[in-house]
Amino acid sequence: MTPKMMPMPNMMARMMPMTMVEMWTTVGSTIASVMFFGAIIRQYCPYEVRRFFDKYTNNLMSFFNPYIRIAIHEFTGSQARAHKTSSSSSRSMSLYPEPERRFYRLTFHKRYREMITEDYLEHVVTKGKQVKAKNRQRKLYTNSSPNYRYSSHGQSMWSHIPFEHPATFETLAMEPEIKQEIMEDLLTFREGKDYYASIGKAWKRGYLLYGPPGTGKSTMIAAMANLLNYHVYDLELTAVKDNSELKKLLIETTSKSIIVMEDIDCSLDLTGERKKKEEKPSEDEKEKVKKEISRREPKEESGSKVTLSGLLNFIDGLWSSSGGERLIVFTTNHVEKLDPALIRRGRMDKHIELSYCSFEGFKVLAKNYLRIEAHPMFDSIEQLMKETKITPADIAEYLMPKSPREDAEKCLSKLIRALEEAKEKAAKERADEETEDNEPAKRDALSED
Ligand SMILES: Nc1ncnc2c1ncn2[C@@H]1O[C@H](COP(=O)(O)OP(=O)(O)OP(=O)(O)O)[C@@H](O)[C@H]1O
Repeated sequence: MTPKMMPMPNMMARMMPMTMVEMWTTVGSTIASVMFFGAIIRQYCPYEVRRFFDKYTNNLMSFFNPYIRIAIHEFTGSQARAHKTSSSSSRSMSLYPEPERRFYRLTFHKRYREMITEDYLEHVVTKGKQVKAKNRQRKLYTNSSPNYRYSSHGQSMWSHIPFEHPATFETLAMEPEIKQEIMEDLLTFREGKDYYASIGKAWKRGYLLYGPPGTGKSTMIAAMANLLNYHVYDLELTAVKDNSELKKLLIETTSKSIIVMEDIDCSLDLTGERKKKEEKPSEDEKEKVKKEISRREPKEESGSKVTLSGLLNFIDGLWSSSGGERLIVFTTNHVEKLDPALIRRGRMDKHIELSYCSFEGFKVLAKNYLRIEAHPMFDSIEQLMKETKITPADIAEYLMPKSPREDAEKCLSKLIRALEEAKEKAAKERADEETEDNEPAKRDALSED
């Protein structure tokens, strides 16, 4: 190397570090200024300006940072294993205090940007919705509390309590195939949003549950609500003043709910008009019928009763077009009493008969109440159940131990005794009926003699 050439590298060596230092100093002071102004802006500027500023400072920071941070607001659950923080602490001095917002912060490398923003976030949102739906506190609404009407000014006409009925389809005593069919029907309905939209039908489905008392109609409604994760609206029709009040109540119901009208045959006289028409009465009778109908179903203007036509209108239209999924369930002990118009398909899409207990149903109850799946006494019970009728409610009563001393054997013995008694009683009743039927023939024979 010549001495002449020596200054050149020295100069370079002196100049380069100076340039780098200057550059980093400039960058550092720029960031510091940005952060300083950021702090001022956060304290004294309106929310919109702060949002605008935050967006650009974040972009500037991310330019120097190989990692990306995202905040998932209002996210509940722990799937993301992300850092949880609260936004309130840094803003406590703000002139425009915001409500506390909780969020999860997720940090990842830039090269995963696409994977995170497209697949992962979508997965988190879907999962989040599922978790939210599952954890949702379901409610049992009722309109039968004595003062519900007084709260109708601007407030809900329904009062509610948490819905915590433990019944499930697993604990429901019923033929397994029918149970499976009902569960599939319900789940298909729940997933059917697009299908209902494509066929132009409101997303609702009607169920009619009928059968003798104690066969599990109310229990099945609870199992439905638990399966679907829906709220329950127990609509007591006898407490509804008139059609317009019925309309208000139905319009207030929310999506993902089951609207229940129990004992529909007792709630209202819904049979009158149609039956009388079918009998083709004389003019006099027609006049009587008219009076009777107007007594039972006053015109809407008089505002004192829900009518059959009012009920049908609301089931078909108005409220159901408000979107969202709703099941409507009627229960009755006397299906034959109901007006065919009320329960025709399209209104009540699925008719389910809940009847006396089968042996399969008994096995479910034995598992529920006694935690047993087999027992030597089961054979006798199966035989007796073929010969007599018993409701699941009655079986449940015999199987429930009444003291710590009552074991499975004692409970099953009680049930066997009850079945034998029921069988004897039925045989005696049949014999009495036969005697009654033969009575006129005997009298005739005697009088001929
Ligand atoms: N199918 C069933 N599976 C399991 N438990 C049942 C069943 N049927 C009845 N029970 C038991 O009997 C009790 C009464 O049943 P539930 O109220 O569901 O009958 P229901 O048919 O609605 O009666 P009602 O017609 O009188 O309203 C329930 O609390 C439950 O313990």
